Amino acid sequence: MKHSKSEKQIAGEKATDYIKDGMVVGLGTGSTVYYTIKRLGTLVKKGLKIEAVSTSSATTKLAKSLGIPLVSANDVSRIDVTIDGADEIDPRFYAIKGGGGALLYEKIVATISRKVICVVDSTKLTNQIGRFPLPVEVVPFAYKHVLKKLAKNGLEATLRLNEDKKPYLTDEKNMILDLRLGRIESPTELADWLNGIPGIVEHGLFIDLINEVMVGEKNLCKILKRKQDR
Ligand SMILES: O=C(CO)[C@H](O)[C@H](O)COP(=O)(O)O
Repeated sequence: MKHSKSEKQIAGEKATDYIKDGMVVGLGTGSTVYYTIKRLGTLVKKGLKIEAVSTSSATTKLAKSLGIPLVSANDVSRIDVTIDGADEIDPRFYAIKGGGGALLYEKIVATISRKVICVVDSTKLTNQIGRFPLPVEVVPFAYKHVLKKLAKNGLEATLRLNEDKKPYLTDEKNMILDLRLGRIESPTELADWLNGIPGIVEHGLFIDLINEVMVGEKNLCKILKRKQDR
């Protein structure tokens, strides 16, 4: 029996249409971009010549297993296009990322990319971000003080734990606090405020970083574009 593809698979695979010979490609993290990476592996086997920059140990493992050539971010002067998922995204392409814990590398890679394509299923689209808890990466040295500072400002946060109920550690060995906000009135203001708190390494608010969104909707892929690429 033939199974129909999921929305994630439809969007994830479609994004590989952008990848051409000679490109440096940023590879995001998660279950949607998984399909992008799988398809890229097939294309590389068929002769596509690319180099990829990975955003997490999980993506590195997958890309390596498929024979996709990897380079480190420091060894490239630019990334032509990055494909990554999102936890929520609004009509301005403001997004929450980091559900998979890779927000720091994802934001660095997005920032040095000429174009960022976000691949999502239709459940990720929202008019106002904030329903998904906002991941904030903190240095272990200061996490209790960051929690206190957030609480003092009325922001409820929880320390992310792994399956063993120990603090979840990112690839940089930092911790993650998940902020329950409900809705974010001003994502830019919140981003600036979080950036100013010592101990916070990065947060999952992606503002003015995403150029295009590919949305799997039923069995089709809808493409939403922002006016200008960087
Ligand atoms: O930001 C991320 C990982 O840090 C992911 O892109 C985000 O969590 C979406 O993942 P998925 O495609 O599995 O729904």
